[in-house]
Amino acid sequence: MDVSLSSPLSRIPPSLSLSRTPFPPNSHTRRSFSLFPNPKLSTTFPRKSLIWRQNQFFTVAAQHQEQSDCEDFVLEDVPHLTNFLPDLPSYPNPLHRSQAYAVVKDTFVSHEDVVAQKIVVQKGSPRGLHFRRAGPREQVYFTSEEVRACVVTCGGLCPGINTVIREIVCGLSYMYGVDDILGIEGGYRGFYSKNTKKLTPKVVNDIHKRGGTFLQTSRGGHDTNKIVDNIQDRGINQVYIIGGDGTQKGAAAIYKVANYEVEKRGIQVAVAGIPKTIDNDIAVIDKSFGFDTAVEEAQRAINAAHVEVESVENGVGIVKLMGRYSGFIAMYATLASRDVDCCLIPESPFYLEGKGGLFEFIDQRLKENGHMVIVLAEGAGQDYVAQNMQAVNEKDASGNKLLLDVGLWLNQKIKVSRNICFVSADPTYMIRAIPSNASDNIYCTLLAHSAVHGAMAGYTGFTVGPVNSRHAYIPISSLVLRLSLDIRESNVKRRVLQRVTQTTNTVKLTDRMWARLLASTNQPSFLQNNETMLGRVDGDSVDVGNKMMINSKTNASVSTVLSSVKSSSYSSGVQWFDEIPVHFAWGSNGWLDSPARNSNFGTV
Ligand SMILES: Nc1ncnc2c1ncn2[C@@H]1O[C@H](COP(=O)(O)OP(=O)(O)O)[C@@H](O)[C@H]1O
Ligand SMILES: O=P(O)(O)OC[C@H]1O[C@](O)(COP(=O)(O)O)[C@@H](O)[C@@H]1O
Repeated sequence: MDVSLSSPLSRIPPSLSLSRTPFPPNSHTRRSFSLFPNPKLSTTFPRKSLIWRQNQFFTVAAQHQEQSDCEDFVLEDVPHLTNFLPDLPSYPNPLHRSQAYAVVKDTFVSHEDVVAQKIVVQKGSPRGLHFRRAGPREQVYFTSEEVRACVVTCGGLCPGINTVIREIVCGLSYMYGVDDILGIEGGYRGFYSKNTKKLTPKVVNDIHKRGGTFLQTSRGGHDTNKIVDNIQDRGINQVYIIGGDGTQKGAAAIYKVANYEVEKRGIQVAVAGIPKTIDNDIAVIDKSFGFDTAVEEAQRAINAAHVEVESVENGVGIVKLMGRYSGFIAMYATLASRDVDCCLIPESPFYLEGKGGLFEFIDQRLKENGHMVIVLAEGAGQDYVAQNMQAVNEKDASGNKLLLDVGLWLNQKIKVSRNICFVSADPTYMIRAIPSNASDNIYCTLLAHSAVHGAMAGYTGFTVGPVNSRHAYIPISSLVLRLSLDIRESNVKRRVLQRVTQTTNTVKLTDRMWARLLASTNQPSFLQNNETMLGRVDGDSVDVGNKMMINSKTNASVSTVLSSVKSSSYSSGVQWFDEIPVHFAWGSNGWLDSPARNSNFGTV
């Protein structure tokens, strides 16, 4: 079946749906800094210095010499294909003519819409980091006929992968009239070791009802050059990559080779990442898809364990859940269930013997209630287990450390010298192999649509996800250039920031959610004034992004750009450092373009 004929867009005459009216190249980089042209805001935040991190290469943080009473606003922007191909033409978005969006008031997201990373602020707080709001743009950089898209899924399973695949295919087809979509089978290695699968709305119609991934997945096998060669050979110009932190690192590598080396390679390819992990350990975004489904499914296992242990004398149940480095599933399943007496997660070290230890607590609970349920994240107590078991330092094909079986170990430890009836449940794989629930299905649809809109709008090297519940485009990696306070010192510090994969999202013991859990189960915190442990907890809670002071030598080329920027009244564009494009923009009127707040210290 010719899908384009059945899509609403097919009814649009081609000349109207995607005319070849060129949009000024790079126009998005020429916009002035009127991100918030609200006069009230301009008076409230006078003389604010501006930080503009644009594209993958986070631009420079610079401070006005006169201290403003309110700190900087930072936009960490995503790369755009016109950074690499400045003459790329653009076209009116076919959604202009879509029946679905016919009566929508704001079909298109304004170039000036941003999403704040920090939503709870105080009067006088810094404006902080922002990301571009996701959604359709007025102009697109691909015609429907020229798009050749591909979808790949990598890493472990997670409920909802099939829904994301389905919605990418249907979104591209129904919203943008694209009918050339390839499925890459078996993860990254599928790019070069397997044939592709043609994806149409008909082919993917029912896949969201099934768990797993319709395209199959794998670990390891990431050979960036081979993958990019394959993308090039197949004429693929939009790559949708669904996977966890390892996958996103792989996506960053593909994007880098495909786009940085565009002059060598000459490829116009938009790389979009859709974050997937059942562990919910991806930084920046609110929550990963499938997580809610997993927590819901974990309830069944907890409930079964509870029924078993309360039906016998001295019943102890252990339910092991997934969570390699992050205990979110265990924490949320515990909070949701109320049948759990103790939750052990990787972030909270525990001990067995002595005052405040696990054994003391078990004995106390058994005395009080006659039974108990322990929920255990698979990564909990790994150091402890390693001391007691023959530790084999094995890794999986992706280089992830294989975990020791903490459930088995704890089971044996508790049994010693206790007359108990033991129930052990290991639903780890069951909870990730099921189809996604209703709310995850809707979430997956939004993610897929955001990715499609972003790629069609010419963004690349980005990950999609909700930040404070609004969907945003987050750069997968950025080159961070950081200036000293005095620009004349040309003291540039820099490093590559993997925005999405630099840090792992973990349960912060210093946040109130963990305290809620402790209050709910009334279990020991295992901290017991242990200074080392407290130090570790404090350290863990520090935002790694704030710790980025890099010792590198002055970079003359960067200071040259800064000087030239500084001397103009308004400037923006791209400069290349070490073959890496850095976007800059600077207005002599400074923040909000207000003459009253003339800042002669620009930011690139
Ligand atoms: N640092 C990296 N650079 C490039 N590819 C990577 C990197 N880490 C992992 N990958 C690739 O990403 C894929 C999935 O990674 P994995 O860690 O298994 O799962 P997840 O993406 O869910 O964390 C694998 O094919 C792996 O080879
Ligand atoms: O047995 P596998 O497939 O390697 O998966 C085990 C791991 O996968 C996870 O579900 C996380 O996988 P991803 O990082 O790939 O999403 C962990 O919780 C678990 O340790």
